[in-house]
Amino acid sequence: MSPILETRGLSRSFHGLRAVHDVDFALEAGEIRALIGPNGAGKTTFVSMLIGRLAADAGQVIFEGRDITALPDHRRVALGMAYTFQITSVFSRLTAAENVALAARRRLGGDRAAVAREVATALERTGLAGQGEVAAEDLSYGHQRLLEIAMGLAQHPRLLILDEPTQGLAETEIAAFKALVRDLAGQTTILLIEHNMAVVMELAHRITVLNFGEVLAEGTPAAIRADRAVQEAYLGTEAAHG
Ligand SMILES: Nc1ncnc2c1ncn2[C@@H]1O[C@H](COP(=O)(O)OP(=O)(O)OP(=O)(O)O)[C@@H](O)[C@H]1O
Repeated sequence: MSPILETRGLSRSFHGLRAVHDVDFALEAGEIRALIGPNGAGKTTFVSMLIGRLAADAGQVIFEGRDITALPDHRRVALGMAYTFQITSVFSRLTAAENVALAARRRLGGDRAAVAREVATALERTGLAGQGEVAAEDLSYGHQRLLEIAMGLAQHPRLLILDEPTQGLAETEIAAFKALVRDLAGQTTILLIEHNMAVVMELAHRITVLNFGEVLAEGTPAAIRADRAVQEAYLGTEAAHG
């Protein structure tokens, strides 16, 4: 099976600091992959190059066999990459349903019935069915983050990139998020950038560990947990105790 997303030799420096260096990465369709690493490891820089928010100094990004390295972010979204929580901007005065409808219209255009169906489905899947008429700014923080996922889902992405999705969520909301990701698995490929190790270990099929801008290790949660180099990289950090 060919990967849905691949990087070859992807690199980016800032004033001589190698934030991401020569990263080869491959994501299989349908998998849930976690990208982890200590603070400053290069996760944000790497993902920013995947989604086209940041230009690479060297290397390639390949999505479904196509070299997208030079494409702007909106073209990548149109190809089927959805990145929460930065591409999908929530309009705080609009209701949850109106926000999801905006995202759905990007894919469905003016077909009102199809947009309404899509809105209902996305709100239902994210557990927000009862909040559709609530202004986004009046939703709890956790529900606002779920709304961003609902907006991502409404675009029917083939690759959903979730950046720190559980940050700031309450335990019950994290449980709901885990159920949602499990429900999505198999239908869409998920790349999860996450600091919460319990969430990573529970959800990911495979984990890629970045450290000092390079891939330190890659493997199943059990293999990563047992990996000496990973343990050392995390030693003394919060994640080591997660
Ligand atoms: N725009 C920038 N200008 C200068 N240095 C940067 C910039 N963006 C990132 N860096 C540096 O690149 C390195 C990697 O940062 P990055 O934010 O990608 O790491 P990260 O793994 O996402 O960290 P965190 O978990 O703290 O979000 C860090 O040393 C950071 O200071």
